[in-house]
Amino acid sequence: MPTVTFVTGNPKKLEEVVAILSDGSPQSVDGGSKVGNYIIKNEKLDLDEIQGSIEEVTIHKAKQAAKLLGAPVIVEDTCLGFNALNNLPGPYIKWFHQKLGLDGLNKLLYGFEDKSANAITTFGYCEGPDADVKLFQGVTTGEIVPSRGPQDFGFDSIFEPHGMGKTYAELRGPQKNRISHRSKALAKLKEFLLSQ
Ligand SMILES: O=c1nc[nH]c2c1ncn2[C@H]1C[C@H](O)[C@@H](COP(=O)(O)OP(=O)(O)OP(=O)(O)O)O1
Ligand SMILES: [Mg+2]
Repeated sequence: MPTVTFVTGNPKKLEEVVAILSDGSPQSVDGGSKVGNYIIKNEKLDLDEIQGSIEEVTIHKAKQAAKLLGAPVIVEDTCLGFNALNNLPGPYIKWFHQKLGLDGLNKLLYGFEDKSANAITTFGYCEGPDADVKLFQGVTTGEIVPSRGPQDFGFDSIFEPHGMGKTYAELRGPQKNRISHRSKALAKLKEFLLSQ
């Protein structure tokens, strides 16, 4: 069975990826999870994240991961762009979150009526050290709101996807996974993997 390694230092991403790819009932095999014909494994490496567009960041992560492991890899980069700020913080959301906190992220938008934002995940698949990177992207639009729900996964508690009336943190689990940026991107990646 072909094996693909999802390289991420973030256990919450891994949890969602496994749940989504396996339609909610993950099957453990051989130190990984069975998805169709594939075994998805995990390596916790912190990859370099360059400055640039989310596509450039993801391509760089995927190439670095494929070089380090010498095997087929999946990586992803997630960004959160505020429309009032021309899509900043974008790929730098992790650092903005770390330095400003969830309240600080809200404060960035105090002067603007428009609180809308896009959550975007871009997966990169790279078959090996010399292969090109294929990208699969998913976007969910919503509003930035004061924190509601568990604060254990990034910006989940301040992002309210449009039409849901709840933050990602309040929707956590299958409800989030049905509509999330990550699941939309993963649907495309899954289709690609299953067509191989
Ligand atoms: O669904 C999500 N809901 C809320 N927050 C999220 C989500 N997905 C990523 N996040 C956070 C984690 C990190 O603060 C930033 C993305 O940065 P990003 O570099 O992609 O993630 P990371 O460094 O944690 O893991 P990785 O080792 O895969 O790069 O947004
Ligand atoms: Mg990262």
